Formats: sequence, C-alpha cells, structure tokens
Amino acid sequence: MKKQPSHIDKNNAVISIRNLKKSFADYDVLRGIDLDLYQGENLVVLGRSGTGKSVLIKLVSGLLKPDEGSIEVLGKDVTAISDRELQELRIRIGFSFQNSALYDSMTVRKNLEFPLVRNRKGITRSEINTSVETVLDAVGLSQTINQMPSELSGGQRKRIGIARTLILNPEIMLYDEPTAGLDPITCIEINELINEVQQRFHTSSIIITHDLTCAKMTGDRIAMLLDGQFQRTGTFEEVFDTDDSRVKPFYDYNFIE
Ligand SMILES: Nc1ncnc2c1ncn2[C@@H]1O[C@H](COP(=O)(O)OP(=O)(O)OP(=O)(O)O)[C@@H](O)[C@H]1O
Repeated sequence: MKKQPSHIDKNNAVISIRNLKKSFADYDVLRGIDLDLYQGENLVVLGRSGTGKSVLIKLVSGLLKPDEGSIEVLGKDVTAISDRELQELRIRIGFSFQNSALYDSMTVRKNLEFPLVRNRKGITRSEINTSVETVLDAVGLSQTINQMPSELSGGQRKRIGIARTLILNPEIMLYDEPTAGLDPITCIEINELINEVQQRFHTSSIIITHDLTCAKMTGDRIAMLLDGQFQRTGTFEEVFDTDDSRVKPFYDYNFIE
C-alpha cells in the first residue's frame, strides 16, 4: 500500500537536539548530533550496528544523560527536568522496543488495560473498554481480545505491543528496530501499520532501523548516523544518491523491492 501524504508542521519541532555528545570510557559514540523531529513526521534513523542508535533513543527518553548538548522533547529540556516531570513526559511518548514484551500470563485485553489502569486514575470501565477496542481495531486484531500472547504469531505480538503503546494516546512514537526478526511479508505489514498509526493518531515518530525497505516505506525523512554524526539527511533517494563508500555498501547489501 502506498504511503499517504504526511501532514508535517515544519514550524513545530516536537524533538529538538543540539550538539549532543555521549562517550563511554574512551569511545565517542555521539560526536555532536543536531536533529529536529517535526510534528506529524516519520523520521528514520539509519545506521550500522553499534553506531549509537539505541544510545540516542535512551538519551531522548531521559534514560541516559548526555555529556554535552541539549535535548528538548515536547518543549521540555529532558536533561534538566525532575524525575517526576520526566515520568509525566514519558507517558506522552510511546515506546515500541524489541524487548517490550507482553505479559504472558495476561490475555490481550488485560495487557492493553494495564497501562491505562496504571496511568489514568479514575478511568471508568466503559472508557477502558472503548480504548481497548479502538487500539485493537487500529492494529487490525480485534478478534484476538481474549487470546493469550502465546497463541499469537510474532507479527501479531508486535502489533499488540504497538496497540499497548497507542492506548495512552502518545504524541511521539519511538520505534526501535520494528521489523527485526520478522519475515519479509510481516515486515511490510508492520511498515504499513507504522504509516497507518501516523495518519490515524497524528503521531510524530522516530524509527530506528537498518532495514532499508522499512526506511523507504515509512520515512518522510532519513537521517544516516555515521561516525557519531548525522552525515546524510534527506529523503530516501537523497540520502542514497551518493558515491560515499560508507553509504553505498549499506544500500547494495540490502534488498530493495
Ligand atoms: N551503558 C553503556 N556502557 C558502555 N558502552 C555502551 C553503553 N551503551 C552503549 N554502549 C556502546 O555504545 C555503542 C553504541 O551502542 P548502541 O546500542 O546505541 O548501538 P546501535 O546503533 O543501537 O546498534 P544495534 O543496531 O546493533 O542495536 C556500542 O559500542 C555500545 O557498546
């Protein structure tokens, strides 16, 4: 399915990163990163293993502190806010991480209810039911409501994980390797879901991947992390229209439809 036109507000950066630096011992992972994520945008961060993509996500979500630089998320400086403010901010961000596993002992319904009950004090039973039904419909899995996670395929579990994130109506989605470990057809379905989420929930997203089909299908803009900095940023075609020997192999060894 072709990606629908995105409604991006370039005057409104929901994430704004300036001169971000992070080292571990004597390894400089991020060496001065500048990046804006605009309202409504799907931004793909591409990079080889070990280039610092996960470190970047951890810095944005306040799980790591930078050595230098600033990170503003939804107008808050995450390097300077209190733990309580950080917690409140995190509720406005949906994390779709590889390890965001479902609770195996709970049905799909209970898995989806969990974040609501925990974070929305005073929510009524009928509001919970409506929210669960809405997100399950959004990920196309209404029929699984009473199933256990063990009865679902890998792709279905990934979808339910995304639904569980969507149930709190996040303004920003962070997808870490959304297609890792899935077969090619399921990968394409997840890419389509990422685009549907963007349209239906008006989210702004960072999608971390080294899957170029994912990058091409979902990204309004691609930022390529090389040697600790974003060396190339633009549309998919712009990023790969180069003879740069650090970029070309990345393209050549991926299968593009
Ligand atoms: N807490 C930490 N302490 C020490 N080194 C770390 C820590 N976290 C990350 N690193 C190092 O920083 C580098 C970047 O790691 P990161 O996990 O961000 O890579 P990545 O680009 O996400 O890779 P992959 O695609 O394989 O997930 C790696 O060399 C890693 O060993």
